[in-house]
Amino acid sequence: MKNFGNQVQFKVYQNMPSPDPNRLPVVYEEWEERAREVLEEGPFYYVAGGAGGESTMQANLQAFQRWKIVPRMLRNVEERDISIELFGQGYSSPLLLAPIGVQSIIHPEGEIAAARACAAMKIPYIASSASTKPMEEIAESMGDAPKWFQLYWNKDPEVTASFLTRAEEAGYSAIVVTLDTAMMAWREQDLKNVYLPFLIGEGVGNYFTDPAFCSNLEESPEEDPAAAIMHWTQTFGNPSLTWEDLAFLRKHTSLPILLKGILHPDDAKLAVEHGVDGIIVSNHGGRQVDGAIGALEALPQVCEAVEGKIPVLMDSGIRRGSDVVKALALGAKAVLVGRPCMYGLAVAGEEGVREVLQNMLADTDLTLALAGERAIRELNQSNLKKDE
Ligand SMILES: Cc1cc2nc3c(=O)[nH]c(=O)nc-3n(C[C@H](O)[C@H](O)[C@H](O)COP(=O)(O)O)c2cc1C
Ligand SMILES: O=C(O)C(=O)c1ccccc1
Repeated sequence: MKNFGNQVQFKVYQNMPSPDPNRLPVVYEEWEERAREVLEEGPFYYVAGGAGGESTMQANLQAFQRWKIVPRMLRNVEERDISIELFGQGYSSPLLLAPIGVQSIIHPEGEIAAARACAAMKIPYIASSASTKPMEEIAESMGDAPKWFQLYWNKDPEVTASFLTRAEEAGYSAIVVTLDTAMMAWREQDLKNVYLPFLIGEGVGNYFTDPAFCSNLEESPEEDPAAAIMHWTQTFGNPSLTWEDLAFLRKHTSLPILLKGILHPDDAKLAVEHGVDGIIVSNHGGRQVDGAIGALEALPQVCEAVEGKIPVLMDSGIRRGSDVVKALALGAKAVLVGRPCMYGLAVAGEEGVREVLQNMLADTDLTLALAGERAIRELNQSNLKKDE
């Protein structure tokens, strides 16, 4: 994708002086506003909201404001390279779609629309354990485009093992283990709206099709959905896990394992010691610990602790190309995009997600070039300055 940004700009301005009146938004805030218009209050705030008073959600954005890019000049940036390599595999850009469950509450096609958009953009789609559609159906809709699977570590080890096996068989090429959501946080908006999608049967597609999960039910989920949902809520997360338990996952998959939700440098060290293959610095988009450190704030120390032994990725607060450039300059190998894509999905389904990703990539490419770098792997802290 050489000089991707220029190509996207060119396409937009080609329509001068009569732009399409139905064109999609460009501005992040406008995508969010349009999503608010098309969604009911419950689903909209489920996506847009965070834990508690949303101070961590704000901290995620503020952390990006505190770092400034210091552009370099006269460095021949005519040809750029925004590709990366992870676990021996090349990817055409440093973006991935963050794992997001219950996409059926955002758009009727849910995960399939988002997955197809990613496939078209060659951006890895990370399928959530809490998807409404089963992982096999998502994988099938993507052909051989890159796809990872996100694991919610079930209380029932048989279900966890089954998910790992299914993911590998369905063609997913890495496992993202989310550690920060052993239980759902105190989310004020959802409590106010009395809205939790899985209690109305959204986001359980992987579970209701799973033989291990279903073997614990007296009747099938079709016959008694209420009992199946109850069983889901009782087994969804496992707060008793410790670092020693990671060996269980290793035993059940040969795929690279990444831990998502790491913020403390000591945990990053433990991750390396326990032989995982990658880390995702994340506070779950501010949806779990209100008052937690902004994800970007945590990134430099985590990278330092890891000493380059395994790749560090990050998410939580990526909104624009400059955010991508800052995260990469602070040591992330790639970034995951969450809510922006979900607003794209709400507003325009597959096309909306594609548009959001395409614009973010274009912005990333142009920001990289104008910062004076030809390749994202060359970005480092010397491209940035932190506010005093
Ligand atoms: C509606 C919604 C559902 C989510 N579901 C999951 C999930 O199933 N698994 C997971 O690991 N993270 C989940 N996340 C967290 C995202 O993967 C990601 O960490 C977060 O959205 C990044 O922050 P951002 O939205 O500010 O970009 C969810 C986030 C949202 C907004
Ligand atoms: O809402 C979330 O952040 C999330 O991770 C989740 C967990 C379970 C089901 C659906 C989404």
